[in-house]
Amino acid sequence: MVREADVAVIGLGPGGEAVAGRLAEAGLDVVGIEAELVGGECPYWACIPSKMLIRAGNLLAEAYRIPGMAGGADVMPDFTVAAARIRDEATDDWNDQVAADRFTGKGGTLVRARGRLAGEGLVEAGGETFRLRRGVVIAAGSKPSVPPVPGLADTPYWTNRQAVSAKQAPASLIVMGGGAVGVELAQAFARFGTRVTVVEAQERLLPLDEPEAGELIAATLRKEGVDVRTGARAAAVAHGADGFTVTVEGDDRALTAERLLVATGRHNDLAGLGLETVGLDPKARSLDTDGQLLVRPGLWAVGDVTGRGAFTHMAMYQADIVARAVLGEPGPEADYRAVPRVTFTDPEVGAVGLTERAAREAGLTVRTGTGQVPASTRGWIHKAGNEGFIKLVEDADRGVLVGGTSVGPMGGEVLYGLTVAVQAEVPVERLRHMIYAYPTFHRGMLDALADLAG
Ligand SMILES: Cc1cc2nc3c(=O)[nH]c(=O)nc-3n(C[C@H](O)[C@H](O)[C@H](O)COP(=O)(O)OP(=O)(O)OC[C@H]3O[C@@H](n4cnc5c(N)ncnc54)[C@H](O)[C@@H]3O)c2cc1C
Ligand SMILES: NC(=O)c1ccc[n+]([C@@H]2O[C@H](COP(=O)([O-])OP(=O)(O)OC[C@H]3O[C@@H](n4cnc5c(N)ncnc54)[C@H](O)[C@@H]3O)[C@@H](O)[C@H]2O)c1
Repeated sequence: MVREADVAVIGLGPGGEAVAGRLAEAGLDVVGIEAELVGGECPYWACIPSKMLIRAGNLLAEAYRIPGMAGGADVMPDFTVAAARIRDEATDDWNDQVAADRFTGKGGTLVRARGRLAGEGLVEAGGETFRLRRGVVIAAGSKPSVPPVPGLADTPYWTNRQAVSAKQAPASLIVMGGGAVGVELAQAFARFGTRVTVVEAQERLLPLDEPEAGELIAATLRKEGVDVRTGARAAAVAHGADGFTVTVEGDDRALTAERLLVATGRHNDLAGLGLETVGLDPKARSLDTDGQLLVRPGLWAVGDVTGRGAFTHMAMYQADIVARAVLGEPGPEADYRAVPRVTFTDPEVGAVGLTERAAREAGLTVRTGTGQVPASTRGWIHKAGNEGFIKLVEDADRGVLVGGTSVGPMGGEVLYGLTVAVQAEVPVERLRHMIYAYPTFHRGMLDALADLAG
């Protein structure tokens, strides 16, 4: 039996759920296919629970900043309270009924199964075959990459999933990987009293960001008692009754901890999606898409599978474009010049567009300017926890910003102005002659603009 529908969406994470819901609301016959939980990684194991842990850790950190500024505070960290909030408020104990009802309430058909392409305009899922009149959207997301470190595969290591569903904070934790997942969770656990060691293979934490950002986050983590090892590639892992032992290349001293979190990146798992049935390579790293997110006629992709930045906001941005494309509505094509990203450490690391290094490698005539948060009025008032900076990257030939980084207590919010400037190519001369409210963190822009130099 072949069932007809307008559109099938494979994977209902933030990207797939947004496309499927919007098309169903528009009156199309939409089949949403989800193998795990409707909503995907972000609400159950990634963005939302991790940010709940971070919010809890930040509250503790703020309480410790009270002495010398507002009196005193007795702080009694209790990880179980934050864990209960994740279970009860964020994930409904990892139950997606509300999200499933939201989709079916819009008229969509939910198939709880693994879906795969089965030829031109055909999808198989749950023992059924669907023939799609308008097309198929692949929104299958990504999975943690586990490096081939000897001994690791056979151990009960954590990925982000076990970390955010832990009921208790471990006494000690080794975090392998100092990217966004690693530094966010390292700081959150450390603030609940876990003895944390971060092992990062590159010379700096957050190696994709400006070096100043990685250096500042390393210094901050160290101040909070985290053992940060950079230039330290994990070489071997063992697990026994006493927990984990990790050795890093070029260092004989073994690191030990109760738990090991593997945070060494994510990859798309395209094998199993039946891509070969429509002439595509199932071994590809990501799905190549055009400005309308079209992979080939009648096949769209959104989210992590497109390899354009593994962020929920990217998945949702792309979902909007695909929905418009399927519905034949006009609108702009995908534009990735000003992709914002925020790592929610304290201080937050916000970044948009090109780093200084990427701009130089692109052959641009680069000028950079930096303003330090503690030297700004708001930073000085803020005092404890005021570390940060705003760094601008200008294409000096065109007189516009092509990138910016904003690190600070509200670095992710300050980033908004930088994102608008990069996206809209606001001339630097105009940015210099605007009014910035006093005394805000974003007023630090004036210091960074004054510092712009070749
Ligand atoms: C710890 C952590 C914290 C993060 N924090 C942030 C953050 O603060 N901000 C941010 O923007 N991003 C964050 N991210 C990234 C964000 O979670 C992802 O970019 C986002 O979830 C991607 O959405 P997606 O729709 O592409 O895929 P996913 O959320 O991965 O969803 C894909 C869905 O497809 C399903 N699926 C896969 N294959 C099939 C199949 N064959 N058939 C049926 N179903 C299938 C999966 O079960 C899954 O539910 C974080 C990631 C991690 C790991
Ligand atoms: N706030 C956010 O928006 C947010 C938060 C978390 C994750 N994410 C998304 O999830 C994706 C995955 O995050 P991630 O932190 O896992 O990946 P990542 O690629 O950002 O960082 C992984 C780090 O692990 C290091 N590494 C790799 N192998 C290693 C080894 N053997 N030993 C030591 N270090 C090793 C790498 O050098 C790298 O710095 C990110 O790309 C990001 O887009 C976003």
